[in-house]
Amino acid sequence: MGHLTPSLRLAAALSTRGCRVTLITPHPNVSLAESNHLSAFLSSHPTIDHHPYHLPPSSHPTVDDPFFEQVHAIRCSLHLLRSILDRISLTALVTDIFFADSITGILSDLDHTPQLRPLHFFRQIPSSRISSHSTHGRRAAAVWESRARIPPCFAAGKRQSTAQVDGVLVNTFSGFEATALEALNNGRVVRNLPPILPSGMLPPVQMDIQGGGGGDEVVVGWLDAQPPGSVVLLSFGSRTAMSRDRIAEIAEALELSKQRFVWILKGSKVDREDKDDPFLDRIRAGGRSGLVMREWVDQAKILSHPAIGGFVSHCGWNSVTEAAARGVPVLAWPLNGDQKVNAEVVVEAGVGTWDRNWGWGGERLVGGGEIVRKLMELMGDAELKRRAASVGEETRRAVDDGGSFDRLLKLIENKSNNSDFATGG
Ligand SMILES: O=c1ccn([C@@H]2O[C@H](COP(=O)(O)OP(=O)(O)O[C@H]3O[C@H](CO)[C@@H](O)[C@H](O)[C@H]3O)[C@@H](O)[C@H]2O)c(=O)[nH]1
Repeated sequence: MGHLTPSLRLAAALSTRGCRVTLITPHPNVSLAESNHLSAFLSSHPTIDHHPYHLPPSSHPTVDDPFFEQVHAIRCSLHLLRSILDRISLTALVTDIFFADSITGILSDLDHTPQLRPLHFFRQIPSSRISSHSTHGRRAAAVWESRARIPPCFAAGKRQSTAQVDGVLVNTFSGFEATALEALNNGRVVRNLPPILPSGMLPPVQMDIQGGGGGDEVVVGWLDAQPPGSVVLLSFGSRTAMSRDRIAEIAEALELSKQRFVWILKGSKVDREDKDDPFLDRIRAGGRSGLVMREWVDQAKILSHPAIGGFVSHCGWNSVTEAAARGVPVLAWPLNGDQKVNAEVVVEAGVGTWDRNWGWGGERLVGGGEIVRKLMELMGDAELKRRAASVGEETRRAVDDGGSFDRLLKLIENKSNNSDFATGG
């Protein structure tokens, strides 16, 4: 979902502005949440063509083995892309970052791809990440550009990707990552990078999800009864499984602090075990100051409720952009992958805090007492609230007409009018 969500947001934004969009995704039988989202999305965007590919039965992904899923997804979608290219004349191709090298390789093998030379790789991660791969364990430097290095898709030996890429599309906007974008585009990070193009933070797509189980209504109904800015939302992404120990410490903190909360709790391991968790039992019995949601609920919608005053987040990039767009202050608790860099962006952009002593990837069990202290800081910091609110306003302006997204469309349009670009098309 972390990658599907922004792809749907981008498809919707392009389609609304008059582009004809073809979407290639795994067949929506991959997971219930993905299936529900894709169905709802496609029925509310009938002009978008959808080409789903089936994963071989043996490769059906599991929460515990996402890498397996990735390899198969790349193979299947490349195969499909080849067949689609035989039938459709494309102006621009936007791919997920994981597909970048493979797709460029395939295109260079095909005769009829000159029209596709300018590729747009869609990155779900912040532009700051583009310069972050150099850190290699080095402590993060104060300035983004001093940590310069290229991401895998631009790495030595794979230069053909760079040569054929027309730009790197990033789900961000210049007001949020001004220093990183400026440094990347001025060649101070890596020379000869293709242009880094901010899309503006892509807004959520309104969808009527069938079979959602009514969780949204439960949460919104409960939030309606809470004072403005009084509730903290805790969510660690669409599939992050947490250890029982960590869940217990967070639960203790929520009980000790008496903080109002909504906790979106995902994960395969705990799902099977939480039946006898005393904290979750007490919450279910009612009378407590919060909700624990195990099912899929619309996080972006919850974040936009006026009762939400803070967000404890693993800092998946979608969560970061959703919080930023709604002006909700973030307590960053990165767990893996790009999330540490995202947490730094949160702090630098002034929309949140991050206690680096909390460690990384579960290396340290953070105690309930420490969590209480940070929760209180998050909910009580007036200056942080003010800064987050002002970033929220700026973020909303960036998707309005004349903002980053329109500048991006103009660029694509100019490219498609260019004769080199149109060759063979
Ligand atoms: O019950 C839920 C759970 C999640 N979400 C949404 O699901 C998305 C989750 O995306 P994200 O916050 O980015 O977290 P992950 O699912 O963990 O995303 C993966 O993909 C991201 C984009 O590449 C990376 O930044 C993360 O590190 C990686 O774990 C967001 O839009 C949430 O609003 C819901 O709406 N309801």
